[in-house]
Amino acid sequence: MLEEAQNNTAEELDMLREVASVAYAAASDTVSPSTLLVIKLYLPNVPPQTVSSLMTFFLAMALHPTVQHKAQAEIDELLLNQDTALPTFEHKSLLPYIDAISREVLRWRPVVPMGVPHAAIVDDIYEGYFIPKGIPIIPNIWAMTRDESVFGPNPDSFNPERFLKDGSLVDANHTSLAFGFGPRACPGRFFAEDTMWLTMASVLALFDIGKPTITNPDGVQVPADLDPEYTDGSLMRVPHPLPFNCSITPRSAAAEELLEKLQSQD
Ligand code: HEM
Repeated sequence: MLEEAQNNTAEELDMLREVASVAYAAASDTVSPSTLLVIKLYLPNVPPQTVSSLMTFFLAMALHPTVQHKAQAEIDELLLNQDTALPTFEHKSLLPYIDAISREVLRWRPVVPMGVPHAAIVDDIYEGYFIPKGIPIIPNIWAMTRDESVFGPNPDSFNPERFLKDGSLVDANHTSLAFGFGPRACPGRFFAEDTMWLTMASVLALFDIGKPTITNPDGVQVPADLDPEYTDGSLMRVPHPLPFNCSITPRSAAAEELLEKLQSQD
């Protein structure tokens, strides 16, 4: 890319710099420190650039062990007859439940809940409302992701099954509302979705994620409550869950061995 850039004019280079800085800002605002730590330590093959959605993923897994175990069972069954220890993109179509989790993470806690304002380019009438040319339009992505006629009942609960029918994804070409709309929809969505998928599949193959434990008055270790608040997600803001504790432990001796091997390659 650098070699190609050397052939560009100064004007083109300025434009490339602007594109790179906008993409960096759009992507880095969503980086989650805890996820980065796990990725840096254990998953050197995943790009160290990921999204705040991955923090929500860790939270959802800690809160929903049944979902987590179902995803791990799908991965284990697949890897049983493969000569690779971790899922790869080649396995994507064979692991629909991971896709369903990724879709549900983006729906349950959309990263930009009030989207990015657009403007009407012509006068329009929508459901009896006159929308004058040039008026700002704010897409309420939060409300859209709570539409029971589209996503089924209990939209506030985390349930990847809403994207599945008989074990298969209901819509193979699904595009999450979380990425916005029209010609200015997020250009990083394919990168973000792939990063999320690979990170989720790798993390679930290697780790158990759970609630933190506390010692109760009888001296017994019990799971603590886990209900972190999110930061402000009003207009154009990217909400994150506030820092929360969860346990992230290797799933088996084999997983631990693989992690050590991966770390020594770093
Ligand atoms: C889960 C991850 C992400 C989500 C949910 C997300 C969501 C969004 C949304 C809602 C918009 C506004 C779209 C609209 O105007 O309707 C947007 C714009 C944008 N995103 Fe993302 N994004 C994510 C990750 C990324 C990544 C990883 C990159 C770059 C590598 C990126 C680059 C951009 C850029 C450059 C824009 C501005 C596009 C334009 O105005 O033409 N995004 N994103």
